Amino acid sequence: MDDAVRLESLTKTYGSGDSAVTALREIALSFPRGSFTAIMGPSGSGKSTLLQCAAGLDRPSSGRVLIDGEDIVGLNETELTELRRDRTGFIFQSFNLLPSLTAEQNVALPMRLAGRKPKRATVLAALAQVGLEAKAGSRPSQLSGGQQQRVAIARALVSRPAVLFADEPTGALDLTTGRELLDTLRRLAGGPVPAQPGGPGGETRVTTTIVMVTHDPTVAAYADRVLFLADGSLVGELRAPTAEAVAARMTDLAVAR
Ligand SMILES: Nc1ncnc2c1ncn2[C@@H]1O[C@H](COP(=O)(O)OP(=O)(O)OP(=O)(O)O)[C@@H](O)[C@H]1O
Repeated sequence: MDDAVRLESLTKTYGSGDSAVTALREIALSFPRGSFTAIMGPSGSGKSTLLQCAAGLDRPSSGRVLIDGEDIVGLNETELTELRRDRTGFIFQSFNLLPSLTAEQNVALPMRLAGRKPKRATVLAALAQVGLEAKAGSRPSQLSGGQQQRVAIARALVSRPAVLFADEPTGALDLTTGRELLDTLRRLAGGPVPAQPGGPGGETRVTTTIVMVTHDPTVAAYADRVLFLADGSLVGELRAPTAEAVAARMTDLAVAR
C-alpha cells in the first residue's frame, strides 16, 4: 500500500428531502505517497467538501476515507482529533499565526496545546524544511507574507503528517511570493524545482503528499496531477499539467454547464 490517502465511493449530501444538496458523488481516488495533486472545478463543484472529508474535518454520508491505509470514517471525535493532529496537516489562505509568538513558538504550538513538549530540533527541522531556520526567532510582523505562510506550512509539517491539505494556499500572496511558495510545496512533495538564481538549494529531501484546492490554472500547474470536479463528480484529470492545458479544461467545463 503506497497511497497516503484513498477515497472509496465517497458521497456527501448536505441537508435532506427537497433541500438536499449532493456535494460529492461516489468519488474514487488515490493520492500516492509523495504526489502533489491539485483539485479544480467550477464554484460549488465540491472541492472544499472533498478536502474537508479527506482531512477528517467533515464526515462523508457514505464511502470510505483511508489515511495511511486506515479507514477514518468510523473514528469517534477523540480519535478524529488525534488523527488531524498527528497524521494530517492543513494550510489555508490565511496563515493564522499568533502575532505574539516567534516562528519557532508558532510551529511548536499545536503540539504544546496537545500537552506534548516537542523537541527543539524537531521544530527547527520543520522550519528548515521550508527554508526558514534563520527566522526561528522572528515574530510574524517581522516576516513577509510568503515567510508567514511558510511558517504555517512548517507548523503543519511538525508532526510529520501523512498528507498536507492546502486550500488556496497562495490566495493572499502576490504573484512572485506565491510562486516561491509553490516551489517550496513542490520540493516538499519531492518534485523537480527549477533552478532559481539566489534561491534556496541543497536542503534535505523529504517526501510529503500534498492535496491542494485552487481556482488558478497557473497554481494548479505546479502539481504533478490536476483533478477536475463538476457537480460533485470527478470528470477528468491531467498529468504533468501546463497552465494553458488546465485553463482550457476549465473553459470546457464552464461551457458544458
Ligand atoms: N454546510 C453546507 N450546507 C449545505 N450545503 C453546502 C454546505 N457546504 C457546501 N454546500 C453545497 O455543496 C456544494 C459543494 O460546495 P463546495 O464548497 O464543496 O464547493 P467548491 O467547489 O469548494 O466551491 P467554491 O469554489 O465556490 O469554494 C455546493 O452546492 C454548496 O452550496
